[in-house]
Amino acid sequence: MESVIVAIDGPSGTGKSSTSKAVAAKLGLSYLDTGAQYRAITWWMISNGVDVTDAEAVANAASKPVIVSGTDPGRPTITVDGADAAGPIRTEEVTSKVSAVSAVPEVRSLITELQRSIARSAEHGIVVEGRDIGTTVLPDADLKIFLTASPEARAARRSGELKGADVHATKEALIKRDAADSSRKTSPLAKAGDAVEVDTTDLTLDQVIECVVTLVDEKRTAAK
Ligand SMILES: Nc1ncnc2c1ncn2[C@@H]1O[C@H](COP(=O)(O)OP(=O)(O)OP(=O)(O)O)[C@@H](O)[C@H]1O
Ligand SMILES: Nc1ccn([C@H]2C[C@H](O)[C@@H](COP(=O)(O)O)O2)c(=O)n1
Repeated sequence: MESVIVAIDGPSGTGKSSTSKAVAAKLGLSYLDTGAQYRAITWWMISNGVDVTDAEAVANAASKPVIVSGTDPGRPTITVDGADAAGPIRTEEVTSKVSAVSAVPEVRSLITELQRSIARSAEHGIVVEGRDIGTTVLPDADLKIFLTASPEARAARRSGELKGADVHATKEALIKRDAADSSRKTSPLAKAGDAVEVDTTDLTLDQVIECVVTLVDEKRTAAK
């Protein structure tokens, strides 16, 4: 297998970004954070006064922002209309509104096409992480992984990142976002039938990375 496409999906805080970046770097692959793209379009909607609870308004504006993702796993970037969006897309306001924007079918169809074109142009292959990569964006991916972890473990990880954040409130926010992402009509958060599920609750990040690298190696060996 010359080039390899790896899809990594799962709920918030299961370790998708950390794992995907490290696996891509180790294997010389490109890396795409699709959550960052949904965050970027959400940031644009907020910045341009679009009411994110109005699905029709969001749909009408969806094609306006130009979102560009840099796919170097050592230095992933994201710009909106040429402006660096890496910081602004991580605010609490964007996090609380991204599920509403990403549920709008017109948004999903535009972003899905962008993701497929990035994956197609990755010369050596790519690790793409998100919620619907294995089910919808890249159903023919060579390897599909679905990461899980207990809500307690995920909240503890996130609170560690957001120094001083209340673990209980963080857990409730994670559960609420996962429920919204899993229950939307268009390509919800879901495990593909042929995905390998990895429960990361009691694994270190290094163990998860090693596990995914081994699964990629096995696929490559089997394809020879
Ligand atoms: N197996 C692990 N053990 C301990 N901490 C971990 C593990 N995996 C990831 N982390 C930490 O948990 C936090 C969340 O990880 P990460 O951002 O990779 O998750 P994610 O699934 O991409 O989340 P989101 O979907 O919300 O972007 C990070 O601080 C990361 O370092
Ligand atoms: N393939 C994807 C990726 C992300 N989303 C939505 C749902 C998430 O709550 C949000 C932010 O993702 P994160 O940065 O936390 O990974 O984006 C989606 O619908 N589909």
